[in-house]
Amino acid sequence: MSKRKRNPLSDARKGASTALSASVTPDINGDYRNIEKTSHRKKSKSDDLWHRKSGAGYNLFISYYGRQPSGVVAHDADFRGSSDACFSLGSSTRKSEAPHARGLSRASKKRQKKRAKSCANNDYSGVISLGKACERVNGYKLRDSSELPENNPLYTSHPLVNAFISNARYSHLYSFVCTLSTPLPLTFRLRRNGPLSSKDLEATISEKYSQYISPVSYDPTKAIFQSSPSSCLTKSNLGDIPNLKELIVAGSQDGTLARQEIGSMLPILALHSVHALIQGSKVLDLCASPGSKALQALEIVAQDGKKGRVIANDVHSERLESLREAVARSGLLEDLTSRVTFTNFDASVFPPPKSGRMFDAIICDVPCSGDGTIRKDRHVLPMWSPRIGNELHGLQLKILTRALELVRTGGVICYSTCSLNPVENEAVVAAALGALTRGSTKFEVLEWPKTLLPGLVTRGGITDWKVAFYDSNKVDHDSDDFGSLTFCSSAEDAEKAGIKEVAATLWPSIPQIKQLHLHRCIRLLPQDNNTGGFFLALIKRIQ
Ligand SMILES: C[S@@+](CC[C@H](N)C(=O)[O-])C[C@H]1O[C@@H](n2cnc3c(N)ncnc32)[C@H](O)[C@@H]1O
Repeated sequence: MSKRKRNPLSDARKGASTALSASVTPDINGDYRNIEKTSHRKKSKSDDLWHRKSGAGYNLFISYYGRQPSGVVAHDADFRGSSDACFSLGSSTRKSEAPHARGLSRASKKRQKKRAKSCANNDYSGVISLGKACERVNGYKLRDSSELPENNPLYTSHPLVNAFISNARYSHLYSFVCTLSTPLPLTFRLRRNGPLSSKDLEATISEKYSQYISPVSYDPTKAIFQSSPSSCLTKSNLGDIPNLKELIVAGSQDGTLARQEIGSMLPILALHSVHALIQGSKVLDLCASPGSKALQALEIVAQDGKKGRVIANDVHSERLESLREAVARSGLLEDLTSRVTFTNFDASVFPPPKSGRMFDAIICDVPCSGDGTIRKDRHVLPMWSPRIGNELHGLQLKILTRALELVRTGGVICYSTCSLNPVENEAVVAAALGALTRGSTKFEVLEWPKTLLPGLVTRGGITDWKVAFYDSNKVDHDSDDFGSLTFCSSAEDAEKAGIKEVAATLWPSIPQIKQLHLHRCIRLLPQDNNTGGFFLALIKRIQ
């Protein structure tokens, strides 16, 4: 009997958060002991439930990212263009949320309905005009505007849109929110060097399905496919198009294609492009399950009978098992799959190779809050709180620090997350590199290889961000009051506000931050290329 399908990313977060609070000690086998955790369990479970049902996560997400400076999820032009958004949202700032808010508890929906009724005109025009603006922002085309609101995926009853409307002063988040409230398009990449030719598949897609899915314009190799915005084709409605699902499933089973998001493809494409991951390379994937990047790396390093190797590691033995299964199911030939070694270590203490030969390339795709995946995983946002990123920061830093120790001179690490939260991204890179600048080893953040995907809109990393805390104990669960975030400007400031055991590295405070070239990191914003959110940094060991 096949097991129930798992959601790898929510599992990742689960796995990681177990590994986090200050009292947790990871051992070499990845077991975590946390005595304090047990005593807190009961209380936090009911807290979590309230948090999820009340819609607190959506509101916290909006007010956290809304307070971040330009460069985090919105840009100067978004700040400047926000008056237009304010205008169209004006009539909705009275919390006249649409009635079918998905993802909220029955009680919350009832409260919303009541509020909407009490509004003089029961006016949803602001909501609808946001929908129309989404149409404009993302290039979506409605065949007939009477399709709004119920039958269109852009229907703005999305709880995130409601939270955005309630927090009208963050109107610069406009295009960010519009994109996040629509489902993630379907993407895959062809395996041109797979066991079978992909030519027949390419021909069938271009003859019969090109109105639904086609190669992205910024990939000169035409191997990356994405569904068109007008088709609204996603993983979940793929079966509605006759035979297309069968074609794609068959392609992933026989190794002709790999289902993977655009952001997730970038680390290996970039490592390859800077010549760190080539045929014959020895690659370590520190946090490998469910294995999309490990497989993508394998296709390159073991190509044409080359003796490259991928060491695929994951701390969770169960997830390591599903990684093994994914490799076996990939459709790749045994010549390739036999070049994978599976290991089960906590990445932050991964042992150096016995041979003494360090790694040519390291994939450091760490456990993260996953807030870049909210277009495909509806469980992320209802539970969102800055606590998740703040707590993961420590583990992420330990894992990146270990990667810096395991890469050979001249080798490259790709640090990545599917989150846009700076405390999980630039803060980790800055802290890891900042701690090393006085030692004998030298590292450099590399420029994004510009010729790789010309036309893909990427944003640079940042050196300025804000850090916030949220105390769910201070919230009145019976009212609509979600409580507010406490923004602190430093660890001392946080301590004064009563927040304990906070890492100073959460803040952009290291003196040499400007010399670290964090602007060379890559932020993939959902609204720029109709993708999920992603962050990556290529870090080369110079000596
Ligand atoms: C974001 S996922 C990795 C996704 C993967 N790279 C891919 O492309 O399919 C993070 C993974 O890290 C694993 N993980 C969490 N804590 C870890 C640790 N301390 N050491 C190693 N792996 C860890 C989780 O089990 C999860 O599989």
